[in-house]
Amino acid sequence: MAGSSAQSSTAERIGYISRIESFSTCHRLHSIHLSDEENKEVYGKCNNPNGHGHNYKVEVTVRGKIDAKTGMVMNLTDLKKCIEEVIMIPLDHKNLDKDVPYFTTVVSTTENVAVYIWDNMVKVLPPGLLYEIKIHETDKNVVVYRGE
Ligand SMILES: Nc1nc2c(c(=O)[nH]1)N=C([C@H](O)[C@H](O)COP(=O)(O)OP(=O)(O)OP(=O)(O)O)CN2
Ligand SMILES: [Zn+2]
Repeated sequence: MAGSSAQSSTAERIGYISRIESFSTCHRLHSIHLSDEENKEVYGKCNNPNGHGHNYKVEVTVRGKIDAKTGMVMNLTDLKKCIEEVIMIPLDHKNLDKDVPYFTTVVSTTENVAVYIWDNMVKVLPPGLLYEIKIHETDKNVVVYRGE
């Protein structure tokens, strides 16, 4: 029958919604757990003492019930505010290693940038909603972190 489905219209449905933002930073890949020689060996050109820059694209995805009354998993306007607070204000146009205390001891790989964003995003989002942080470091390098 036209319009019928396995789930009735009153059943709970789960949606995934994402917001994408871009931010620019500079950094240097250099681990305090490695010697200078090992850092050069592991990170190569990315260990350049004066750093290098990226225009990152980050996708923040939340997963949850599509509210029957509002039709939303969460209001994207609220997600935008969270991204501003957690990503744009602390990271955009910053030197990751020098301006963000977290990266004083943690090497600023994109994996660790994703963990940093996850750990701070869960603090401002409703419990259990954050699903994924995806960062495009370059057009070719993409990192996904799901809090595992
Ligand atoms: N596992 C990781 N590996 C690397 C990271 C990282 O964050 N995690 N980061 C870097 C460098 O910081 C840098 O991003 C690499 O840049 P680059 O090699 O220039 O990027 P592309 O591969 O996209 O550039 P092409 O030279 O055009 O291929 C290195 N590794
Ligand atoms: Zn880099």
